Amino acid sequence: MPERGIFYLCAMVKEDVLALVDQGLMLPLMEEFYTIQGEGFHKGTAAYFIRVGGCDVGCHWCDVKESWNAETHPPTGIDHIVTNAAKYSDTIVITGGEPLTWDMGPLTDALKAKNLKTHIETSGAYPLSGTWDWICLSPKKNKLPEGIIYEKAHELKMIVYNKHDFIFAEEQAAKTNKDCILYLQPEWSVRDKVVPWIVEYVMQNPKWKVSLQTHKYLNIP
Ligand SMILES: C[S@@+](CC[C@H](N)C(=O)[O-])C[C@H]1O[C@@H](n2cnc3c(N)ncnc32)[C@H](O)[C@@H]1O
Ligand SMILES: Nc1nc2[nH]cc(C(=O)O)c2c(=O)[nH]1
Ligand code: SF4
Ligand SMILES: [Mg+2]
Repeated sequence: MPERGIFYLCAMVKEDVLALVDQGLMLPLMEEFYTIQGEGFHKGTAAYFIRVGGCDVGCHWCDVKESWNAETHPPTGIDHIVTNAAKYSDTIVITGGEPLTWDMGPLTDALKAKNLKTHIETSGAYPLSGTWDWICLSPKKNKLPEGIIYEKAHELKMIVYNKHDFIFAEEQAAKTNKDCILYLQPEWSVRDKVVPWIVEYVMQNPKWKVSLQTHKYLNIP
């Protein structure tokens, strides 16, 4: 029966796609855009962003909750992602969602093969995979980072939503390497309240720097 044949074909294709996602050869792609890095050390620098779907960390203030369900984002071959990204910039920021949900090895190998710089925005909730020129670690209380990412992170970007977040920020900073650059970034919805706290804290504790989501002030992606 032809219907039966099509059913088996679809089932096989879906399994194959899941296997490729499992190997990091395909990734659920939510969006990609050329913009200015708005946050942290590289703020103000043009970069191509690749937003990979899938995150189960569950930050209640997350500004990209549409990314969470990986099934709503089409599995996309990494060759396609890389060929496109290379047209725009020599610096590629991989974000999400939580990119370390997936094996970042194949994607970053393919980006490096084209001499592109690889940057990641991650909560560190899952083991570090991939080869990175820049790691921005932004730990979350719900699902703490584990392992070598504290040694590898170039910047630590702690989000401040309430006063306890300063204590959490210090706990996380104590786990990082000595060269890691430390940032406090206001949670966007409460920025008017927390910015004065952050300013005062940074003046009292100058090992920290302020990071703002400057792209939101510039009205760019
Ligand atoms: C959307 S997350 C994706 C990458 C990864 N899941 C993570 O949390 O690092 C990108 C960056 O935005 C920050 N972020 C998310 N929602 C925010 C908000 N409402 N205000 C300020 N920063 C936020 C995160 O802490 C992270 O540094
Ligand atoms: N311009 C711009 N800069 C960013 N830096 C980190 C972002 C992210 O969502 O990971 C982001 C973003 O979404 N847009
Ligand atoms: S870890 Fe990142 S993507 Fe996931 S909920 Fe938190 S801020 Fe959003
Ligand atoms: Mg963002």
